[in-house]
Amino acid sequence: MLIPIINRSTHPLPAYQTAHAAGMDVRAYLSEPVTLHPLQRALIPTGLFMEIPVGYEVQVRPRSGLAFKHGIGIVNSPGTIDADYRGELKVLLVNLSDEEFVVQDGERIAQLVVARHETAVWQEAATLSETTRGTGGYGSTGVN
Ligand SMILES: O=c1ccn([C@H]2C[C@H](O)[C@@H](COP(=O)(O)OP(=O)(O)OP(=O)(O)O)O2)c(=O)[nH]1
Repeated sequence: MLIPIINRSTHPLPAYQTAHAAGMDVRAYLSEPVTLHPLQRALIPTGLFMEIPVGYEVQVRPRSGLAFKHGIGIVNSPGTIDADYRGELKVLLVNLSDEEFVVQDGERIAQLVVARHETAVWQEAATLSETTRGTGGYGSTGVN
């Protein structure tokens, strides 16, 4: 599918790194590096503006390498980019490690997954159908 995008950064567009990857790596667009101290968060700009087709969303997900090596996550993971959003795509990084981490301009900070979604309408009801699970949850079937 084609998605119109404006790239105001100096970096390449988000890109799949392998033939069948689900996520496109997206890069930070920074005038200077951003230091994240332990448990600190920062909204990192990308310089990207997109026009997602109606019926689709873009999910902003963490990169496992950054998470594993440096404890870098995304606060609102997965971030949701709506089809009617015309602002800059930003990534809300958080440093979950006990060491500072410096985000560099051009660094691949997250991955974008384009996904279909339904637009649902609630149908108010007095009762719901019965199931084996019923109201059980939160480990009701055991945790092992
Ligand atoms: O990680 C994110 C999440 C959101 N957005 C942008 C695109 C999205 O369409 C818009 C609104 O996001 P969301 O609905 O998650 O924010 P909200 O807190 O509900 O704010 P709003 O009242 O603006 O909807 O912000 C980003 O750039 N990055």
